[in-house]
Amino acid sequence: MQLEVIGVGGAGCRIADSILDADPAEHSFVGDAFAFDTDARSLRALSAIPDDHRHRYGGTVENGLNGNLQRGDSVGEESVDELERQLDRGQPSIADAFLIAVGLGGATGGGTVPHLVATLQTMYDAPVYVLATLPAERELEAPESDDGDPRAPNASGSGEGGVDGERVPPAGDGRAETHGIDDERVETNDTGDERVEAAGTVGVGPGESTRPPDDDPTEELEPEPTTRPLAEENATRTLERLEGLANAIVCFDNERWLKSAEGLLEGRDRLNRELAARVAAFFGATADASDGGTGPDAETVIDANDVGRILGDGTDLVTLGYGEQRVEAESGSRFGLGLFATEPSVDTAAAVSAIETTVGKALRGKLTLECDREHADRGMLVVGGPPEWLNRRAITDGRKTIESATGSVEILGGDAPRPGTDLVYAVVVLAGIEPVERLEERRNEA
Ligand SMILES: Nc1nc2c(ncn2[C@@H]2O[C@H](COP(=O)(O)OP(=O)(O)OP(=O)(O)O)[C@@H](O)[C@H]2O)c(=O)[nH]1
Repeated sequence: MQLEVIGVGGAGCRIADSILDADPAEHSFVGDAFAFDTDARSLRALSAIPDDHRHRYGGTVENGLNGNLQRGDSVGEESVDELERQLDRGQPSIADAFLIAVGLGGATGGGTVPHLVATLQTMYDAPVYVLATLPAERELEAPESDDGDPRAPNASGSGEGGVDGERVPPAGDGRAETHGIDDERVETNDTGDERVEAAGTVGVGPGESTRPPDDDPTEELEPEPTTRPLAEENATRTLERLEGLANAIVCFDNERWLKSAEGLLEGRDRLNRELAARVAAFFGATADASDGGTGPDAETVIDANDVGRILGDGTDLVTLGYGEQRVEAESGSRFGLGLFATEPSVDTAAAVSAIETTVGKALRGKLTLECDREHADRGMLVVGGPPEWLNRRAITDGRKTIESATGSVEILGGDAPRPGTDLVYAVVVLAGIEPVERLEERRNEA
């Protein structure tokens, strides 16, 4: 299965970037990855998405829309055709599905994504899934700093005054620190202020630039806001607008994944890696040998139809669980069937136990969005790892465990043999999980 991954807005672009980074070379599931944002600095800070797949839009908007969803909606509506045309730089017509990443609390992503989803649904047959982060409570209001100023740069607890969320170590020794992105230099002086120097055009095609036309490279850059008072309200409204448009919405709850004293700016790279690892474990299992991947075929292959069946097309909410366990890989499997290959000889009890443990972690551990397991209408279990550890009976039992935890009979199971690795992992996908307490509270308040 091949996905067109599209990030919109700051969070969406960073998450799309992390997904491309996590895309396994031998079982690649990302057809193309794109980043669309009104904020040129955010786009320049990405690392994996190629320059010509990054696109700044929104005319004269600089540094994002700062949570103004109404404005985001207008900009999104005006720009959606321009964004859709950008996709022609890739191969959207052969994609099995679209995955659009967005931070629901923002205005750029929240305003644009409903328009983009609606457009893709009319232009392509493939399902359009949204991967959405829910805002953290700590974003809504900054705790007062020592001097009583709630707007102090460290109010998010990040300990960093980085511009645009880029982490910039304080340069206390008087030397300017630089961290470059392509032809851009970001300099940090003693006080931690940043300037972008001589940034060139990030390659978005002739005559186009991720830099706003009137952007003065010597101008002081405003720090990214550490609070977003409208984030929850925006999230509720954007979820409502996606209803009936997106085939399904895979959710990630920032509040639950940040550590207790951690600010979003500080923790978001880690969160993005965690989310990307789960997405890659799930969709990577669909990129089997027959799909261009390499290595042994899965015994039970998961394909785009299975994913479509489980995620559905009724804008159901979806959550992902993940568990892993390190095991001793066979030298034969690590190096393929070479001169020194040996017959796999994994103890059955050890293999069964590894699968039971990882399935238990994936089902009972921290989900991307916490929910009552019994509420799930449908689900999927993928168990991956070194082929000799993938005990068929244990995988079937794992699927039955999920059936009894959810009460659903629509649980699919699949395996993903990964020679050369020493991790047995399980991904549990639960779909149709509403009512979700976290969202019901906000809806009632709204
Ligand atoms: N997991 C995760 N969440 C993020 C990240 N950045 C921002 N968020 C969340 O996403 C929400 C929206 O932030 P952005 O994506 O930066 O906003 P935007 O869509 O660019 O919109 P504007 O900044 O208002 O123009 C925030 O309220 C956070 O909850 C990130 O890198 N990872």
